[in-house]
Amino acid sequence: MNSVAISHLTKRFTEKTVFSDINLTIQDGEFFTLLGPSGCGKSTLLRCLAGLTQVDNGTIQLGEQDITHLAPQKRDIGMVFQSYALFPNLTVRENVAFGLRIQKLDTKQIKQRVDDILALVELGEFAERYPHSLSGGQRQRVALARSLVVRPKMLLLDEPLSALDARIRKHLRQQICAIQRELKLTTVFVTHDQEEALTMSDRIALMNEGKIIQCDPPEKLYIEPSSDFTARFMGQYNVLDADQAQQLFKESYQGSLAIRPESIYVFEDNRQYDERFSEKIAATVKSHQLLGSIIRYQLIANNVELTVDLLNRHAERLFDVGSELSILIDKSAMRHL
Ligand SMILES: Nc1ncnc2c1ncn2[C@@H]1O[C@H](COP(=O)(O)OP(=O)(O)OP(=O)(O)O)[C@@H](O)[C@H]1O
Repeated sequence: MNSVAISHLTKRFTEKTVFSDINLTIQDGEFFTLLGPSGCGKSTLLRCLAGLTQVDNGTIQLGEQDITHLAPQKRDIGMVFQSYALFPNLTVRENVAFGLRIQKLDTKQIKQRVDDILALVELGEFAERYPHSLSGGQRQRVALARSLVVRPKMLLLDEPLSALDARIRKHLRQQICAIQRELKLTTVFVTHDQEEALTMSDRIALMNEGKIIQCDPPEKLYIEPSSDFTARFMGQYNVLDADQAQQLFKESYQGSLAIRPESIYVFEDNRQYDERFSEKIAATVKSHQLLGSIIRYQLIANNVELTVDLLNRHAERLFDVGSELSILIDKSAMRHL
């Protein structure tokens, strides 16, 4: 079983402590994501798992083995970085076969394993090409094939999609997930992109300034943020302090309130709505932004600025700046922080 146990992990660079006392357990076969803003320490944590950075304190266990001080090549780990790091003078086949040659497998076995893995990443027909003649997405799939062909116990992915354009990125995202699930491979993925984390992961550890702020499955992290930081990072949550909440709802509140932009509704009629909704509140459109399938509005309601997402169902139904609207807020979807 290739589960990972990280205990009391600490890393310092001369003066700076990147993180201290990190504790995490990653399940066998889990797609686990380290998510957080630039500089929060996620790549350093991944590099510690890979053995590319030495830890100052704590332990890392992979399955039954303590790998804390093991050399990278002895860890049975595959790694894919943002830059493809392929050998330019070797073909796709030779690049992928590289790790197997080091393991001194016989030629027939190497050919079979390389063919199988190239088929898995849908690159069979590119086997004899050189990296310079491939697109970014194809090169990244070669890098993935190269790390998978040695059958690692754990796969580490450090922002492997960030250098690719949006369309390829989405496709490769699905492909990586499908392969990871098929191989049931314990995977740790680093990204600063919330959407990427939400769509790909079994569980996400949200990090900030070297700390794990919340570690949960995507739905829970999104719907039940446990702090201001999670609410702000995981979507366009409206985070109101107690004064703002009181001003908006005209009732007293304690602590902060997080309201998702899609749980605010705009109404133009006089129907009665059930009691999970707030009273109707008058609001004015401050600005709007077209984001494809949704339109994101900034509204002012009782002097409080709110972000509201509406489905872009009817092209003609765009509320102009200055429009007067009524909004209802789904109180059952609000989070008290
Ligand atoms: N080799 C190093 N020497 C000194 N400081 C380092 C080194 N590597 C990383 N750091 C510092 O450690 C902190 C965390 O860096 P890290 O690369 O882990 O962050 P990150 O969350 O992966 O950010 P990004 O998404 O920008 O890569 C940063 O402040 C960085 O400057």
